[in-house]
Parts: sequence; C-alpha cells; structure tokens
Amino acid sequence: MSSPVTPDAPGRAATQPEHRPEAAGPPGPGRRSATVRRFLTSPQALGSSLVLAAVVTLVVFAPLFTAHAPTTADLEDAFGPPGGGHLLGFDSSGRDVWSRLLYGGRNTLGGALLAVAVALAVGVPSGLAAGYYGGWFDSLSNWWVNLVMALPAMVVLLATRAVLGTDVWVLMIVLGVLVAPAFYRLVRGAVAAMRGELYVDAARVFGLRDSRIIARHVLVVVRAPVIIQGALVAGMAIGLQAGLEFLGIGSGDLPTWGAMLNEAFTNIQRAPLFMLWPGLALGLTSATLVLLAASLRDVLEDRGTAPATGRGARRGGADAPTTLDSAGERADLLSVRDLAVTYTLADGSSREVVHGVDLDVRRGEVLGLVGESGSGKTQTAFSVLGLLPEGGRVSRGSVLLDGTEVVGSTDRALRNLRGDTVAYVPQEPMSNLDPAFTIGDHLTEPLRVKLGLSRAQARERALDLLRQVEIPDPERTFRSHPHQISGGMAQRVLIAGAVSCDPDLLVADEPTTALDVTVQAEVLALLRRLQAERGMGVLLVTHNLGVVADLCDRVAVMRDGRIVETGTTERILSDPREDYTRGLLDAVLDDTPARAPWQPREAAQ
Ligand SMILES: Nc1ncnc2c1ncn2[C@@H]1O[C@H](COP(=O)(O)OP(=O)(O)OP(=O)(O)O)[C@@H](O)[C@H]1O
Repeated sequence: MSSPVTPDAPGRAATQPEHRPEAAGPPGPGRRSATVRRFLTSPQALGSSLVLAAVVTLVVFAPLFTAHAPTTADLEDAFGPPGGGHLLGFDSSGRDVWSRLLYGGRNTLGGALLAVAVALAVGVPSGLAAGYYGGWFDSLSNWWVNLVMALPAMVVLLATRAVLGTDVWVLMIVLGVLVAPAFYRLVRGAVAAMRGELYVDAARVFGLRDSRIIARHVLVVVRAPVIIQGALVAGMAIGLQAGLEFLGIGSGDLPTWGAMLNEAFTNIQRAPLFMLWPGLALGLTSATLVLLAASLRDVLEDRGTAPATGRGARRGGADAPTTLDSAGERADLLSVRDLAVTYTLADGSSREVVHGVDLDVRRGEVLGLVGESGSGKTQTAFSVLGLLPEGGRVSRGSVLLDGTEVVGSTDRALRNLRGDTVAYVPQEPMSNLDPAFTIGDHLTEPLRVKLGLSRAQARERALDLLRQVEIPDPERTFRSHPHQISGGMAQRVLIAGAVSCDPDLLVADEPTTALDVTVQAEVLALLRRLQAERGMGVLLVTHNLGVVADLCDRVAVMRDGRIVETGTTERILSDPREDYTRGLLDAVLDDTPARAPWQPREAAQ
C-alpha cells in the first residue's frame, strides 16, 4: 500500500500546476499542421508525391496529352519512328506508343487502385471488428486469413483467369481479396493493443457508441499504418498485374503497361527501345510508391504515442472466502445487492473475485469504498459502470442505478446511463486521454453527442468547465494535447469531463493516487467543492483513509471481495468493529509520520 496522504489544506484549490514545456512534443499550432510541415519539409515525401501526381495527371487526363487513340492501328506505320505528332513512334501493329502509354497507365493504375480498394474494404473493417470485439469473429477471421495467406497468389490468379476469363478488373478484385490479410493483420494488431487503453474505457463511460469510439479513437491509431500499407500494396499490385500481362495472362486487347511489355518483348530483337517506355513507367511508378510509403511512415508515425498503461498493468492476484454486511432498504441513487464478479481465466476455469457485495449511495452522499490492494474495489466500481474488463462478468446480483438495472442491460441502455446518470473519474489521468486529440476535443465530444450541443456551444461549455475546475488558462489548455499539460491538470480535465453532463453519481477510482502530494490535496478539494455545489452522489474508491476522513459521509470496508464493515465515517474511524478495519487504521498511523497541526504553507516555511 502506498503511504496515505491526508490533504493539508481543505477547501483550497490552488492554480499552481502550469503547462509543460512545449519541448515535450510538437509545438503550438497542433499536430495536424506539424504533420503537414514535416511532409512539406521532407524532400523524399515531396519529391515522390510530385512525381506520382505528375504520372496520375498524365494518365487521368490522357486525352489532353495525346490526340491519338491507343487502339488505332495502321500496319503501314509499324515500327515507325517518332515524328508527326507521334512522340514515341509506333509499335509493331502501327499504334501510337505515347497514347498507349497514357491510356495503358489508366488501366494499370486503375487496376492497382481497385485491388487496394478491395483489400481495404475487406481487410480494415474485419480487422477493426476482430481487434475491437475479439471473440468468435476474431477466431473465425484469423482462420480465414491464415487460409488465404497460405494460398500462392499467382496460382490463384491463374486459376481465376481460367475460370473467370481474362478481364483485368476481375483479376484485380481477386488480387485485392488476396492481399486483404495484410490490412487485416495490421489493423487487428493495432486495435487489439489499444482496446485495453483506459481512454477507450473513458470514452465508453462518456456514453459514446462503439462505432463512434472506433471512428474517433481506434481509426486514428491505424490510419497512418494503413496509408503506408496502402501505398506499398498499390506498388505490389502494379507489379503483379504487369507480371500477369507480361506473361500474356491478362486481357491482351486492353492497353496496359504489362501488355506493352509483353508486346515489346516479342519484338526485342528488332526494336529494343519498346521495352524502355513501359518499363520506365512501371519502374518509376512502383519506386515512387515505395518511396512515398517510406516517407509517409516517417512523417505520420513521428507522433506522440499513447502511454502504454493498459488496464491489465495494475492488477494483482489473489482469491478468498466469505462474509457480508449491510442490506435493508435500497438507496435511490445506487443500490448494489449480492454482487458477484467472476473472471474466466486463460485455462478456461472461472474465478470469483467479488463475492456478494451490498452497497448503497444516496443522492448527494459520498460513500468511500476502502480496502487494501486487490480487495475488489475496482471490480465493484466497474460493475456499477457496466464496464468490467474482458473476461470479467457480473455472475450474480443486482446493480440499480437511478432505478435502472445495470446487470444484464443492453449496450444502448448502458450508454444512456453513462455521462448524465453516472460518470467516472479514473486513477491514471494521462492514460485516459487520447494523445491524438486536444483537451478541447475530449471535452466537446460528449457534450455534442450526449447533450446535442453545437460545436460553438460545446466549446463555450467546455471552456466554462475548465474555468470551474480552476484551470489557469482555459483557452490554452483547450487547444493543448495531453502531453502538454501536467498530471494534475489532466485530472482536472477529466473531472471537468465527468461532470460535464451533470451526472447524479460520480464514480471516482483512486482519483489522486497517480498525482504528487501537493496536487492530490488540490484535486480532492476540487472534488469536494464540485460535489457540494452539484449535490452529486459519489462512490469514491480509495485505499487511503485520510482521503475518506476528508471527503466521505459513509464508508464501506472491503476485504477479499467482500464488504466487511459499513458505517458513517465518524463511527468507522473512531470505533471500528472489525479487526481488518482496525488494521487499516493502524496502517495509516504507522505509515504516516507524526505531523504538526496544519498551518498555511508560507507560515510553515
Ligand atoms: N482481468 C482479471 N482477471 C482475473 N482476475 C482479476 C482481473 N482483474 C482483477 N482481478 C482480480 O480481482 C481482484 C480484485 O481486483 P481489484 O482491481 O478490484 O482490486 P482493488 O481493490 O481495486 O485493488 P487496487 O487498488 O490495487 O486496484 C484481485 O484479486 C485481482 O487479482
């Protein structure tokens, strides 16, 4: 147990925490403009995108750059040299090479684009769903992906040609399906890694839908790697398609760079230069795509990354026996009865970690849930929020929140409760803020979604909330990213977010544990003031009896997954009936150095 801290100066919430130096991350104008700036100052990124843009322009606007049709043949012109408006001369059938190069590029690039689009359409949504939801869909899609990856692409394409014909577009669709696993694996891995991040939970607690969380928090994470992979796959598709055409497997009558190569190869003795133009076009485009992918990786991935503090990181392990306290009439705001939480472990066995908990929080009341680490406080709190970690479930009991049963509720019903009936203040403020978004984004999103405010109204309200939580420079903080503010400020921001939709109940899980001692006192004072002003009920999870003494009306003491004693704070602190509670109190006295009576800081120095 970390050493308990009793707030020194109740009621005084100073404004001391300041912005962190800009050196901690990209400065001022925000990450988007920093990314653009990085892109524009990278010669490789700029050069490759300019070359690609030139190729695409030539190909897309082919009629503007050539007056000749790519299929008009005149055998009299066969192998004719450049001249008379024919920039690169004639091929073996007397067709204009320049025009075939431009129109052929349309089919080659269009085919590659189709393959990438199919791969994205198949790979990204399935990767998102498998990574985010896991479960049977994940198992099934992994099996399918392994199967597809085991198939040799060229053989499948040859078989497709035999069955479905020589249409190059059909071949590209099949190629798209074959390369979709590259996107699937990339996205699934990234999403599964961030699924446990606390800011994803925080977004859920704000009552946001899964689709919105995925669009807002998850897609942002995979956006950069998907773009990079897209450029690489496009280069690969161009190469594969040209290879097929070169082997004479594609549709011979459609001009493509691969078909031009094939035709040039058959005449290599007579006109070796024929190989040059399609080879150059293919080489230049593929090399440009690879260079562009590499520079996009440097530009896009040079961003702040989420602090890797998944929720699993702070869990311990223990199991144990039984006893129960409290019951009687159920409170109007939160009433928990006989709550049990069970985890399914990796070996398939089950483990009950909360064993029949009863709890009540009345409107405007602050209940402290105390107990040593691993006693089940957080599991109880997560059950109230309907937000148990993966593998955990409420295996028994009832959680009535403002008259609505949380246990067994649909996602929709839970979303309706979160934000305006119940809100959450977490233990680790930084992990609960998505590093890709500004503080303003974090605060305005729930206001717009839950309260239906316009962008301008949400901004005003968010700034007002920042003022209420005593952030010194609200405008600046609004524009800042999480890494630009201190932990204390981040916790104030999360408290502002939690009270933004006027919840009836605030669940605060060790809200000051991750903060340093001086900031702890300020954040507690802030919570006390907001609770009093708004008349909120609070379920305060803590192991710190000092915090309990300062904030709580009543206390429930938890041990090994059970409530062992409940009572008013005064009674529990002055006359504990259980040895365990007495032990907790003794630990506070043992751990805390003897202190002189409180006096103002200046006087104490
Ligand atoms: N994902 C999990 N799988 C299995 N058991 C878990 C999991 N998460 C928590 N537990 C177990 O549940 C019990 C209660 O954990 P809980 O996090 O509620 O404790 P706590 O009192 O909040 O402690 P702390 O203050 O350290 O967070 C512990 O024995 C823990 O090992």
